[in-house]
Amino acid sequence: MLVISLFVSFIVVLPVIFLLYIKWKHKYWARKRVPFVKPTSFWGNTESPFKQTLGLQHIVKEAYLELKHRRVPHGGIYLFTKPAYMPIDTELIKSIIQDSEYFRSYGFSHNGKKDLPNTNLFAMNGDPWKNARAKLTSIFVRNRMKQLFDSVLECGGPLIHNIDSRVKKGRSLDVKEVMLSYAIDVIGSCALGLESNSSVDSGVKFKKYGDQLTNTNSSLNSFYSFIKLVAPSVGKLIYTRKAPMELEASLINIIKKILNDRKMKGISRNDFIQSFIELEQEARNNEQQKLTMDEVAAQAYVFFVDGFEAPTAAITFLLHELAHNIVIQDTLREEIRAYMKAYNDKLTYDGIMEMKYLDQVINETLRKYPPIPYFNRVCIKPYKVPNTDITINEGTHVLISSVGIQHDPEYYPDPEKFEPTRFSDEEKQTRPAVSFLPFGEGSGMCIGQQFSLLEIKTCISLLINNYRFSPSCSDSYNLEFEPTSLVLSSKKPIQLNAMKISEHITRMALKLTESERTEILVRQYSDRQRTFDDVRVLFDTVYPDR
Ligand code: HEM
Repeated sequence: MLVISLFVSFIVVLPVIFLLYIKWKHKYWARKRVPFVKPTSFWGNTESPFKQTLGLQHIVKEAYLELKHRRVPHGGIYLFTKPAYMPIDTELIKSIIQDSEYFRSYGFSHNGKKDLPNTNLFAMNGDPWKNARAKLTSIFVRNRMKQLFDSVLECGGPLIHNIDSRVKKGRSLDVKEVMLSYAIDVIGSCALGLESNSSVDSGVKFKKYGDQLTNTNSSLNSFYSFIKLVAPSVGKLIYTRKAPMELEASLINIIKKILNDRKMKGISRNDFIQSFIELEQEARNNEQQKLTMDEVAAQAYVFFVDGFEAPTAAITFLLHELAHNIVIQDTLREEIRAYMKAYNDKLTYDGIMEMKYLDQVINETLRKYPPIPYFNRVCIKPYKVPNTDITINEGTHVLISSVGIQHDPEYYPDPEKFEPTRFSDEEKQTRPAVSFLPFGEGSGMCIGQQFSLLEIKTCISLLINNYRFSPSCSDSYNLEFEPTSLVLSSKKPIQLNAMKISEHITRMALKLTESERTEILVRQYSDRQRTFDDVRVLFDTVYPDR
């Protein structure tokens, strides 16, 4: 009897103690007298990892906007029971980003013994991270972007072919799907030195690796990432992979094979693998600690697996906006064509780098839809918040809400409006530098920034020069985002219509009579079911001087 009553009281008391403990944990910021966003449930400010409807990007955005609205310089939120600090004041954001003495990049905890591919920048901490970062940064400097331009441009061939074949069949484009193929080709070509659209390793299509990788971005992985974020010590025990074991092993083997082949045959190519080889040789000559084959393979692997999702997201959202903003699309096309004309009717590296409006359109896309909506730092020694008597403790997690800052009406009035001129030289000067952080900032800043910009600029110039994009009937302007995806992604596929612009038709149309133009229009219209926007696009093509 006694045992039963002890057991019953244990069953009743234990959950109560647990709930009281959670409540106490959720008072952390109140005890520190730091303003905070009220936890909404047992899970703190986050949602249950078993049932996510909004996603962390939404929570981090709303937390920033709420704290900003309350005019406080900083605040706290709870990732389950883990307190996270969020700077709001731009000076404070700047010091946290710059003060590497107090804050360092937050590497996801990883299972050091088992996770070979996780021994990469995202996963490393401390000195190993610093060393690897210095080596890898030099790769991006070495591979001057100009040298990579031809490889990136080459990948445009299969992209145009892919879109053309869909357009011919009268199908709208699932933009993310199409852009993913392109981005996988680009990173495969530039990171691993594979020819675009190529077959490698016993006839297995390389692109399939990428397709499989995106399909493995499962909710289980998202659950694991949640655990690694809220409880790093438990996270260390979890072995997460971006890819199934066989796929990971195949990729690592391919990378090692490429490295060996190159070294043995003395092949040289303009890509990251080449830089890895040079770096290794240089280290050997200087008797420094060289990168091991496993380290090289791990870094090349991470460039590949992490190097295509964010650029795909950026290009997809950009095309979505251009399809809904025809005037912006036309202005951009004019600029692209003007620069092509100035460079012998060619798309050149210098040309795309000089295009100012293109730059503005890309920045506005990265502002409205930051592919990585927030980034992290961790406090490594007690930090007294300037002008307050508050100290951030060692180990505290710091969240920089790029998505919140980039939707702050103080810096970007009417933030949901897509307005590229916000990024004109004059407008930029009216805002603090940290009001735009799509690639992060400071010592942990994105290593692939220049490469991504090259890729996005080349792709958009090619596409806008060749097609007019308009929304399909199923595409709505306001997007909802996938809650479990770490990279910003639309919940519903973005479906656009693309119409090939033939310079030839346009030129011809100028010489046609009114009735001949109308005849072309009617003929093309009756081809297949078209939406009103399709007709408008067609009309603009046939009547360019309208
Ligand atoms: C539009 C495309 C991209 C966006 C918006 C983006 C954004 C970011 C952000 C916000 C961070 C965290 C920065 C910080 O903590 O301050 C980051 C880190 C990183 N990114 Fe990117 N990224 C993009 C493309 C790429 C590509 C193509 C690569 C590789 C080829 C890459 C490799 C990395 C690496 C290795 C890190 C970790 C750096 C470190 O911890 O030292 N990124 N990225």
